[in-house]
Amino acid sequence: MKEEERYKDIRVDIKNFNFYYGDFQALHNINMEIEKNKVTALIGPSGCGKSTFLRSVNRMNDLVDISKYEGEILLDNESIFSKKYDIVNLRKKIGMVFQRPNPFPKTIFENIVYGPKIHGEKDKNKLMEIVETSLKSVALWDEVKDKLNKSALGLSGGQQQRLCIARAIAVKPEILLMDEPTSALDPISTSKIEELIRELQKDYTIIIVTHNMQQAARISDYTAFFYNGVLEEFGDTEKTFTNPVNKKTEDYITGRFG
Ligand SMILES: Nc1ncnc2c1ncn2[C@@H]1O[C@H](COP(=O)(O)OP(=O)(O)OP(=O)(O)O)[C@@H](O)[C@H]1O
Repeated sequence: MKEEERYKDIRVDIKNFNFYYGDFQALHNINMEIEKNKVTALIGPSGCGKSTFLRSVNRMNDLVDISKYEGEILLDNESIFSKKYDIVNLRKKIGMVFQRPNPFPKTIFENIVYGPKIHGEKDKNKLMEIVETSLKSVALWDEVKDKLNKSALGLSGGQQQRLCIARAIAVKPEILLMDEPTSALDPISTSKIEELIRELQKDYTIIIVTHNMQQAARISDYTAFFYNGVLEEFGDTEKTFTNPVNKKTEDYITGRFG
């Protein structure tokens, strides 16, 4: 592939990125390129910096006032820390789904239209269309179409998580960040979300933190192995799982630690 073509496929480019909580350095000189319409899995033992990395990409870490960073994260060749991306704008482009389903204590309908309304959508028909498309994208429409005005809290955990994914994609982001999105779910709901991730990758670029090695192997194209805040290995998932370059990666994926 020509250099120019290859360049076009990179949505997020992380360059020499360091991150600190006060004096503690949580990420050490991370360099990573996140490719468009691919699923990139972040793996590694507890406390190795996966969430810190994920939360850096949409500047969630700005909320921690002792935090500081060095280096660069580029979204479409523009720094996410630049004025072009104020936080509201950036989060519109980079949606996030959390470990525990966290729907708002509002109706299913209101959960989905919340973001679009913030971004100025007022037209009732348009909002209804967004609700239908978003819920269809997460295969939840048939299950909830007759109770859009019921509380989202009445849904099962798996349905709530699909609703949260629908809420995230309702504003048409480009990137979806997922922080262990299935860790609170039963196996059936988990496999539905995994299927969904594979579907969504046609339209979105996905970065997912997971503790589940089988899940990383099943759903991701690329895998990044973090250890003590260092990106020890990053590459093709199949290769990482069958023929890792780094001894620490091998020990981790074969369950020798973590
Ligand atoms: N708000 C914070 N203030 C200070 N230190 C923090 C904060 N958040 C995380 N850390 C520290 O940064 C390091 C990386 O944490 P992080 O949550 O990114 O790891 P992780 O790999 O996502 O862990 P887990 O798999 O357990 O969720 C840990 O040592 C953690 O204690």
